Amino acid sequence: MRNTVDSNTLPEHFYLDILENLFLCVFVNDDTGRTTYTNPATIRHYGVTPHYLISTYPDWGFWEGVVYPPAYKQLMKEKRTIFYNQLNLFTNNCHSTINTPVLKNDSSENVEFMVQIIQENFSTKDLDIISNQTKDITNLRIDLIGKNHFFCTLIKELEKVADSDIPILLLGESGTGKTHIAEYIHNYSYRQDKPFRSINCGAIPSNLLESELFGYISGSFTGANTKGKKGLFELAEGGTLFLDEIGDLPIDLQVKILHVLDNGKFMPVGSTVPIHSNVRIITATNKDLKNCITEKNFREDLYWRINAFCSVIPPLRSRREDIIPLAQHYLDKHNSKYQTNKVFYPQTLVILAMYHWPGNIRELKNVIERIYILTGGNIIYENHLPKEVYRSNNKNKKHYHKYDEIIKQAEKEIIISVYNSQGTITGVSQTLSISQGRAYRMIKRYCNVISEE
Ligand SMILES: Nc1ncnc2c1ncn2[C@@H]1O[C@H](COP(=O)(O)OP(=O)(O)OP(=O)(O)O)[C@@H](O)[C@H]1O
Repeated sequence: MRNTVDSNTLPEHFYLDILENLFLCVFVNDDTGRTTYTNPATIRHYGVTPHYLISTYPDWGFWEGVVYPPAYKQLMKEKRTIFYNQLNLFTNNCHSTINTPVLKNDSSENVEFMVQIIQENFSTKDLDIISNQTKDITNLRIDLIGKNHFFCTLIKELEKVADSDIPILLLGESGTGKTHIAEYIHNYSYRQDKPFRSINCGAIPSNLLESELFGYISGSFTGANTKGKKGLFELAEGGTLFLDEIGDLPIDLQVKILHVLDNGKFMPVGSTVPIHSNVRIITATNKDLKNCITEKNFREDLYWRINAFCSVIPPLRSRREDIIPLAQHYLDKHNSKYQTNKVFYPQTLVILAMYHWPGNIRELKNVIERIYILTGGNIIYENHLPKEVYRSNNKNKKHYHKYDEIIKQAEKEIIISVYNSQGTITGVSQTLSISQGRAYRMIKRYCNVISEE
């Protein structure tokens, strides 16, 4: 027996609810191409609410340089349903798109409006990443925003080693999220209920660093607290100690850290009694440690000890698809903290996504905070952006359409950074899951030196 529903009995909002909850993105455009309706799936696809897109045209404003190719002109001409793949230039994702014309109910057969349905293409692997990401974000106390494939793979690898005690070395430019990721690893590990402590080895005078790390006993030096003081190794007992800017650690303290890693014991300043330590060590630097070793500023034995597992965190400009979600995330945080409803004007997001972010996520976070405060109304326009971001727009725009160049630049940055950390063709080939031949060719193309293996 057929299951039938009498559509006349269903209230209007029933259809609207379906549209508004679809995973697919739906656009309705009038015969001039102007968008008259779109559903909230735009937030997932393009990082903006429908509100931004109503009344925009497919070939200017927000859409300029965002998707390729536009298809409505062909549809107006041919007046038939068109199936095509469209490239989202922000995310490099391919969208399967179906564009259907609805013809006027008269003899003219002109197009009255068109309905476009857009679906992002997922591979099984991507779906797995998405479901796991959701699980991670809800389970853990850390908001780790990122959908870039390389970044997600890196996080998955770190999750696998999180529960072991092996030391992890995080490399990457300043502001890429090394401290944030160290905290994420801690929260993902069995040590999550124990303390997470961190210290920037480059920011503390070397004469104070030893007592910060290992503590001191009473009367060990002039000006010291008479009761003595616990150091970070003791305060982090059972948990994780994150040593940021490890490349700036004075050489005498490098010996002491190596000793704790090898023997699980340390000695507070002024004491002769060793204290047992059960702490997971995560280190980070944006320095080239191999270079520091050559210049005799870093001990090679410590390098190998902390480098049991190494990850290179990519700069934000190499994972552009993360820019809009991060910007939206920080804006949402301010909105919920101050109970406001500020939104980005579409072109503002385009400029944010195109900027090169030398200060990485830290810079993006600061920019969002600043424009949030300085914007009086509810809409954040492009001219609210700081000058350096706003002005870079025209310069970048010229290059933005050169898709191949962007891809080549991203490839170059990845190869250089992985080669710098791995140092060998095999290392690059294994890290990036590419053949040794391909790794060899790319290292030869992008790095000046090819190491003999
Ligand atoms: N994936 C992410 N999702 C959300 N916020 C992030 C993410 N990565 C970093 N952040 C935020 O960006 C800011 C900078 O990150 P973080 O301090 O971890 O960078 P860093 O690489 O350790 O910098 P530095 O080398 O200068 O110490 C922090 O406020 C952090 O919370």
